[in-house]
Amino acid sequence: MYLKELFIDNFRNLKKQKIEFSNKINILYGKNAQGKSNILEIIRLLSIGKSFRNSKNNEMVNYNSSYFYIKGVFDDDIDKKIIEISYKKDQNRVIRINNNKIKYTIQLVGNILTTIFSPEDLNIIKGSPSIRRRYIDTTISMIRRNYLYNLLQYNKVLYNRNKLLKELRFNSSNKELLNILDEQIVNYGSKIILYRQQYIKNLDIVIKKLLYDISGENANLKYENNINIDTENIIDIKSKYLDNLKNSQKNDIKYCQTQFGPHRDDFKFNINGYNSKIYSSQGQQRTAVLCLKLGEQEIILKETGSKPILLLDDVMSELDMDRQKYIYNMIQGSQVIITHVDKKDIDGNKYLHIQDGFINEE
Ligand SMILES: Nc1ncnc2c1ncn2[C@@H]1O[C@H](COP(=O)(O)OP(=O)(O)OP(=O)(O)O)[C@@H](O)[C@H]1O
Repeated sequence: MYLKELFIDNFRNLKKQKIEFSNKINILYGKNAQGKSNILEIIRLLSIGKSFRNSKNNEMVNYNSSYFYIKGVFDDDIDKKIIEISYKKDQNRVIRINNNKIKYTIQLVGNILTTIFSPEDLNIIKGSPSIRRRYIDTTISMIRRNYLYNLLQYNKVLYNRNKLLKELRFNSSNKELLNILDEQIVNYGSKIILYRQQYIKNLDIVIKKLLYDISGENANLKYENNINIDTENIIDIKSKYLDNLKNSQKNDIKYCQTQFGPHRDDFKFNINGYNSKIYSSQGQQRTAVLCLKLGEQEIILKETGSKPILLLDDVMSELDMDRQKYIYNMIQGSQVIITHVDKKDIDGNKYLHIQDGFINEE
């Protein structure tokens, strides 16, 4: 599905307007602070219901207003989807798909597939494990419908388990409840581990080729679960996971924290055998993120049969000419929206100039 039209009202600095896009390469250009990234933020919001800057709804409402409304019309040869999000300050956000109000954001995820690549994504390599977990969780949620549900349930049970651990520290009478929660947490958590392992394994295959083509280096991606399981057999995962939880109950109560489970997992991106987070240069780390994003595109296409819309937020200027050319070759055939300060040096099918929150087509 590609984005055909966008309607915007009171979203950040953007003026009320309708924007039409090409189903190929769109160059959205303009000086700093004109609203380029805000447009990509809207598209990602319509895709996964969350801001890629982690902003709250209140923060995305125009300073002088009390609401925002955004609508995307998406199309392909067979189908058409209209996604609308309206938000009034201090009220619940309303999401509609083809005019039908949905109850939970989880129902939105997977309808419109997008991949976003922005300068902050360097933190996927450089940052903490929680950033890497969030990154893979978002992508897997788009391609596996029940994944997000499992994740939300897991977090709920984890919260309840940690709360109970605190109580048990002073009163050990409720040990039975801990055993019940352990069974529940293993049920949800095992699926998360399995899906993440499978995703990283598939991504590893794709990324090996990408990195070798770009820089002649060897990539290796490895999912690291703190239960130390290296199997895709869900029964084995569950049994080892449960053993770990049971064995650590005493310690967990002492520290009032659940020590084992996917909320503590991570993945490593190794280049030529060395952890990129620690040993790579800034340029190598940028290339690593580029591989993650292009690899993500390939996996989404393989798993769903559709190419995601690619949102490139001001990343071209940070890459050398060879890497820029490589991206151009890879993105042909996808719908791409590239933000850039200047129009020069970028070949596109449609140019959109933005100034003070308003777009002029050329
Ligand atoms: N809630 C809001 N209401 C009004 N304006 C806002 C709001 N939130 C952010 N802005 C403003 O929107 C403007 C455009 O931001 P945006 O990040 O889209 O810029 P940009 O064109 O991508 O710039 P750059 O090239 O510097 O990254 C900024 O000046 C910012 O202060």
